[in-house]
Amino acid sequence: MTHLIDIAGVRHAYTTAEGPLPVLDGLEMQVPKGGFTAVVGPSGCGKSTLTRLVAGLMRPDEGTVQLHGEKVTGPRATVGMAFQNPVLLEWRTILKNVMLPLEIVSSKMSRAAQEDRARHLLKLVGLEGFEDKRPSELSGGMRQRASLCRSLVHKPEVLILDEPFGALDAFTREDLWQTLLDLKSQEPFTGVLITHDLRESIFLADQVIVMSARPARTQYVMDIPRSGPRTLDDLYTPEAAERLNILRHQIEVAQGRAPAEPAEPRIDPEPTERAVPETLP
Ligand SMILES: Nc1ncnc2c1ncn2[C@@H]1O[C@H](COP(=O)(O)OP(=O)(O)OP(=O)(O)O)[C@@H](O)[C@H]1O
Repeated sequence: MTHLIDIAGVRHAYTTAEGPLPVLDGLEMQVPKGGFTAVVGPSGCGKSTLTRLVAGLMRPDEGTVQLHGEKVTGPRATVGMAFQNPVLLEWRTILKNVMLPLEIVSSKMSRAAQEDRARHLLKLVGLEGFEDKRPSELSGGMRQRASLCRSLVHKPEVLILDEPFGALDAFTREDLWQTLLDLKSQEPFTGVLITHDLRESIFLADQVIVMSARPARTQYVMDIPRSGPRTLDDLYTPEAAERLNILRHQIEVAQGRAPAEPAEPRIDPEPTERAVPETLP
């Protein structure tokens, strides 16, 4: 099977004043077209470095990073990125911020078509009516919605999301998970999500990759088959608890805090009812 993103045997070290700093040491990752892969791992293991390699912002010392079977040698317009802190330009309206990539990438669309496209995306994420506002007039969650529109406006094939929801409160974050899945069903893309939130990883992704500590290799891969649209209730099933338990264990292994044996199931297969005292003390 040909994968849209294919990372094989990647090794990379940064050059620092103290000498080479090995960051990646045997990274493997395959994402099929339309797939959504989440990458988790200990802090500083090289997750953002991985995104820079996929985006073509740097090349690995060894191994290959391929898109559609072609070696990535530089940045491509077909790759979009969204980050934790959306940098929206205050002197532009929300609509004009979303249209920005179309102005940068030599777009064949007419100005009117560009505007229609931006308005369509803003409507999809619930920002209809906010097109003429300035970024500072929006909440953090709304700014992140606008930023998602901006990263998708030029219809990239691959969307890289580097902790996009990390700075948001829990409720806003869960809202945005749903928004992102809705967007993906309307605007198909192949996604790579960097996150520290294991619940987020199993809710959004169909594959979760756990990276080991730096210098990182691919330590563990979990497939999460999709059967129909996901809802937040899916996170409260015994199956989800088991998945989270396994991933948590893998992170502990990566951090050197647990041996590499399989995680003991921590969920009770037949939950006992909690005794409720008949009379309160
Ligand atoms: N340009 C650079 N030059 C030198 N060292 C770097 C550079 N970029 C990152 N590093 C180092 O490489 C390691 C991996 O960094 P990276 O940002 O890829 O990790 P991360 O897993 O995304 O981190 P976090 O989880 O904390 O966001 C870190 O030790 C970091 O200090």
